Amino acid sequence: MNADSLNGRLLFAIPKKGRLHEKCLELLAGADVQFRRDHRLDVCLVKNHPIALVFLPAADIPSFVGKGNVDLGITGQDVILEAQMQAHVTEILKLNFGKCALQVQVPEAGPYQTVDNLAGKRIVTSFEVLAGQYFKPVDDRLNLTEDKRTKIEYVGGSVEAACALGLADGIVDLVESGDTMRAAGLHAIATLLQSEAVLIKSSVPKHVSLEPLISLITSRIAGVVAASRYVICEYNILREKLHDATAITPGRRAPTISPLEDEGWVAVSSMVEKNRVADVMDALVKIGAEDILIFNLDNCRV
Ligand SMILES: Nc1ncnc2c1ncn2[C@@H]1O[C@H](COP(=O)(O)OP(=O)(O)OP(=O)(O)O)[C@@H](O)[C@H]1O
Ligand SMILES: O=P(O)(O)OC[C@H]1O[C@H](OP(=O)(O)OP(=O)(O)O)[C@H](O)[C@@H]1O
Ligand SMILES: [Mg+2]
Repeated sequence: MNADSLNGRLLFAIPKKGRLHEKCLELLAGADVQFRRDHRLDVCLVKNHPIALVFLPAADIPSFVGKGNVDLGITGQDVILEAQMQAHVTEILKLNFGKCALQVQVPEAGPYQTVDNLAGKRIVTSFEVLAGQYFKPVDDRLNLTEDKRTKIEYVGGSVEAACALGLADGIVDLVESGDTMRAAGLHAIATLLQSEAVLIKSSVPKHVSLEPLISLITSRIAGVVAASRYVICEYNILREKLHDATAITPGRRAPTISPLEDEGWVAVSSMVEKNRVADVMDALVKIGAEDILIFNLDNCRV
């Protein structure tokens, strides 16, 4: 491949490793974006669209997209803010994975258990911009003089080890399950932000001609994301209970109602958010629904 072979192609940045990588490959497969990545090459051509995928560290993607070096990208909202690229990139779609919180953490039995106590001490983080923005107003409010202000030091990974190693009094790091934090003997005392993976494009696109392709890819990815968020719930219910039933499963627009041979009954089919499915089934059982079936969706357009 040479630079010419990228001419006219939409450049689409994908995290090359880490927590978002596998999920992105699943999204691309679901959107039928076909490619073969030879020898872990960081740029590869898509076979069935004029697109080239560029595999980059998640933290570098906001700047590449924001500066227009690539047209489209997937990364975390946290690293967009850390790179201070929020004005330069447009969030097109939330992707419903890579969900985590950026939190201030301290040793469980340590001497500093509030943000005010921690201010002026040593913080280690991979998010030095966001940590700096968070502690500046605290330092200001506490009137800490220049030499007494919070010291923020950058490390690229394994942030949770910093307190045990004596490098820090607290850290600012991402938390999902909390396993890493607990295993390191830490707990959270404040939350800076919540984050999830997003599809982004340049706020000032270089090639207007790429917009239709961006829309097509967005719509395909949105379909895959919606399919992972919803299930189909089907059940039979007495016609006279239909009003109660549609209140429980209103669907996205409206549920599909089909007559049954037994005229007193109808079949209902409706999209339900996956994380509500157990509650919905309980409520349906309560009003006398029968034969309740739940189906996963492979793909959809909504
Ligand atoms: N534990 C997690 N759960 C969910 N999302 C996460 C988690 N850790 C990180 N993320 C998200 O993934 C993005 C990339 O972080 P990640 O640590 O996976 O990448 P990396 O540092 O490039 O890779 P690695 O840590 O494997 O070297 C983060 O900016 C955040 O949005
Ligand atoms: O709350 P949890 O589910 O435990 O997830 C949080 C951990 O995930 C990320 O680390 P990662 O695995 O990317 O390792 P790293 O520290 O080397 O970046 C993050 O930096 C936390 O350490
Ligand atoms: Mg990491």
